This record gives sequence, structure tokens and C-alpha cells, in this order.
Amino acid sequence: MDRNAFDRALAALRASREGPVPFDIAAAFRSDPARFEAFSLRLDDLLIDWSKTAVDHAVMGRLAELARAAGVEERRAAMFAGEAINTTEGRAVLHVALRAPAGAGFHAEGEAVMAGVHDVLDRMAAFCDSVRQGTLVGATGRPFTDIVNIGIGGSDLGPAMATQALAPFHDGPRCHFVSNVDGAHIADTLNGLEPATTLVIVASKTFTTVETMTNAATARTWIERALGREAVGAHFAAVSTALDKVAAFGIGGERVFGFWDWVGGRYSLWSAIGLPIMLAIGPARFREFLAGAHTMDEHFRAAPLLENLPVVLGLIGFWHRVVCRYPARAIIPYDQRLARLPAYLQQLDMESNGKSVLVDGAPAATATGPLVWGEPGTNGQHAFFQLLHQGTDVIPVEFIAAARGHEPELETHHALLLANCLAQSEALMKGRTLEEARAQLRARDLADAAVEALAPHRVFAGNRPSITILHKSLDPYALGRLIALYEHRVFVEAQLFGINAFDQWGVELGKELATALLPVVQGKRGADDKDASTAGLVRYLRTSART
Ligand SMILES: O=P(O)(O)OC[C@H]1O[C@H](O)[C@H](O)[C@@H](O)[C@@H]1O
Repeated sequence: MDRNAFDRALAALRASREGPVPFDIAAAFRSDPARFEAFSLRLDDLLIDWSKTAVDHAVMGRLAELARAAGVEERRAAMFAGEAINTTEGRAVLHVALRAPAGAGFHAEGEAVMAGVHDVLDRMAAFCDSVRQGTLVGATGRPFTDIVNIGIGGSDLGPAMATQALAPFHDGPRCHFVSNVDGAHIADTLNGLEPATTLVIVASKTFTTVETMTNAATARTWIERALGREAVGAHFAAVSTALDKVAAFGIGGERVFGFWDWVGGRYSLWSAIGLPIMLAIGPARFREFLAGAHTMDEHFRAAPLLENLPVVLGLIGFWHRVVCRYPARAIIPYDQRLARLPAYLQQLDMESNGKSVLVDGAPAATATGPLVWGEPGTNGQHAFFQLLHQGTDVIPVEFIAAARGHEPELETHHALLLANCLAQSEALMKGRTLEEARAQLRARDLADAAVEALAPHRVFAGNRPSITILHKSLDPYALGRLIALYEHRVFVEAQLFGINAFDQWGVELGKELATALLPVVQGKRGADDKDASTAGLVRYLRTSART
């Protein structure tokens, strides 16, 4: 990081933003017929359009200077070289190796990794083939019809999101996902499943996560009660980096799939953590998923800064968060099958970039990661879009849509979906002036007093930024590419903030306190050493649970 050059570029960006005349996005289109071409990029059929944000060529140029000063290119090279860029955990960050061809020469801190990666992939494929073909069966000899993946965080969100996204490609067993320690989750999932035809995958990088271990024990009891203790081995598989702990749980040999500490939990769906995805869509399509991500990796690694999709997305993210001071961003897939994408991106983005210290431990110099949230369109339009259009905060929106749906017989649905998607970004930008609102009301023959009373409520400030991401069709390749785009965007933003995107110390304190509170909640220990609120809440819970 060249601090001086960075500070100079940032000061220039802030000065341009805070100039006397606010940037008017709609006016920028009127004065520049080539604006869309200038502020959109394509990688094959993937298109990113950020022309509806408040940037011009000068801003993009300064953002590129900022990226150079922040050392984005050097850090990117260090990541691909397998250096231990996750400094607080002393680990390399090499999820890119998980989707690379066998011949790629990736090393994690000097150690070759590709043979191990492809060995696990081949074992996963053989396992999935035998489950899908019904040659690997349960204890009673019946094939598996249902998979229950037990995991949480990175061991749940990625596979759950991707499995749902790829529903048109499912030709394997049904996949279910249990994450929450709330017994309701596993109870509702197992209810209706047959133990004899259910395969349980326990997915945990550390194999110590209390939610996952608790749910795994409950699932084991469920199998034991129905089929006997000796049946357990035939109904469980495990995915972890902690192979000794898996063995201690009682899951053996060829049903255990490992990965490595250079794969962060939220970057792990490309590893054996993707086993449910592979079971659902088959090994060949899973490899297409990896290939899509690999294409994005190659692009990210080689393309110049301002022609580089993840870099541009990261630069605009930084511009919105740090220069424009927007607190959040909304991810709105106009694709029902991407319903879990916002939740997935919440972990990817907020667990990576929700930090307040720089890599060297000094306080963060700028705002860091924004609040990330969203829901699919068009549903969101009928719920929270009110705030996006007329609320007092500006929240940039990222629209995601596919040119083609998977239901050719439902073309009208898809056309409506796309029209709504485009209409929302247009409306956010254009808004509606007081004069336009008045004219609309007058056209309805309202009296002047009514026009004046109602018009202010119908004003849309407009000039609200959005990015639109389009691809041809949501298939395994396109999904892999899209996720990798967001992964590298998070990386770019982290370098601009100057933070380590690959640790997550912020989740530890709550875990420690929960462990200490369990005996208190269970009534085995008093709450005297707790603050009055916590003690009062425990009292309420204990009393109400009994009466
Ligand atoms: O895969 P596991 O080791 O069970 O971890 C599951 C999740 O829990 C942790 O609390 C972390 O915050 C996440 O990054 C992780 O994905």
C-alpha cells in the first residue's frame, strides 16, 4: 500500500463527489450517447452495466489509481502465488486452486496442491456416481432418495444456495439442508424422510461447530433408532479438514472427503463442501460449475484494472461505501432460483469485510464493508422497494438476471420478470419530479388543493445508483462464474480498505459466551455473575419454560 498515493487519489475522489453540482446520472446519459458502452463490460455472455452509477471517466481513472496505490495487483499476485495472505491465521488463500485444471501449478506456501485437489474431486465423483446410480445403498439395501446436509455458515450457505439455483439440472437424490441448532430445523427436515433411504452428510471445516455437532448427533440417533446402531456407518458421510475428529465421530474411510486450511469456510463450496451439489447435478455438471469459476479466475488474474469485472465491481463498491458514504447495498436477483444468493453473499461479503482494523492492527482508515441484503425480484418490489425509491438513505442496488428462463412454455413470465428488473433500475435513476407528479394528478381531474396535498408523496428523488449484471442463462457454468465474480470483488474491496478479508474473529466472542451460558440456561448454574439484563432474561426463560 502506497499510503500517500492512496490518500491523494481518495482526496481527489472526495473533492469530485462533493463539488458544487451533484452528479446527475440521467443527465450524463443525455450528454454522452456512448455512456452505456463506456461503463459496461462483457466477459463472453456475462455483462456488467454500471453506467447507472454516478461515475465518469475521471472518477474511474482515479479509482484505478487508488487500486494501484492500494496494491490490488500485487495482493492478487500474492493470492494466486499461494502466499500466506491471511496473516492472522498464517494461511494461504487458494480457493482458486479448487476450480483449476489438474495441470495448473498452484502451491500453498510452496506446497503443490493440485494433485490433492483432483484426487478428492475424483473420489467425490465416484461416490456421487454410486449414490446416484443406486449401487451404494443404505443398510437395508435400498438406494438413497434423500440427502441431508448438516452444516452451518460456509458449510451450508454455498451448497444450499447453489443446489437451489441449479434445480433444472437436478437428476440425483433430493437434497435438504439443516443448519440451525434450533431443533425445529432438523425435526421439520427429518419429518417425512425415511431413515432407510436417507444419507446424512456432516459438513464442517473444523468439525467442532456446536450447531453441526448437535444436529449430527440427533441425526445419528434418528438412524440408530430406526435401523440399529450398526446401520449408522452406511448412512453417513463427512466433509472436513479435521479428519481425526471425523474418525472419532465414527465416520470412516471412503465416506470422508477432506479439504485444506487454505480454503476459507465461505470460499469452500468448490471443495468437498460442494458434495450435495454434485449429488444433485452429477459430477460432469459440477465440473462445469468449477469451469465457470475458473474462467472468472483467469479473467481476474490477467485483465487490466478497468477491464476487469471483479475489479470494477470492487471499485464501484468502494466508491459507494467510502466516497458516497452509502451504508448498504441490496442484491436483487430477478431469478427465484437465486433466492439464497443474498444470504450467501452476506456471509461472503460481511464476514470477509466487516472489520475495523487494518492488516497491521491499526484502526481502519475508512469505512469498511457495507451491510449486504436482498431478496429476489419481483417479490422485493412489493415489500421493501418503497424504501429504495423514497427512503432517506440511498442504497445502491445490484440487479442480476438471465436473458433466458428454463421454462420455455412460460415465456410471458420471463418477459414480465425482465421488464420489471429493467423498470426498477430506470425508476431509481429517473425518479419523478414534483412537477411531473402534479401533472399526473391533474390528468386525473383532481382539484388543485388535492393535487398540492398529494403531489409531494408521489415525488421520487431519482439519481439513485444501480448496477445490472446479466447473463444468458443460469446454468452451472454461469453460476460458478457469478460466484467467483463476487468472491474477487470482495477481495478487491478488502485491499482498498486495507483489511484481511480471510479471518473472522468477530464471530468468536458470542460463541464463547454461549458456551458459558448453556449451564445457566439449563439451570445448572446461577446467573449471579451476569449483568442484570442477561440475568433477568434467564429468569424469565427458566420460569416460562416450566409453567
Ligand atoms: O465449517 P465449520 O468449521 O463448521 O464452520 C462453519 C462456520 O462457522 C464459523 O462460525 C465461521 O464464522 C464461518 O466462517 C464458518 O463457515
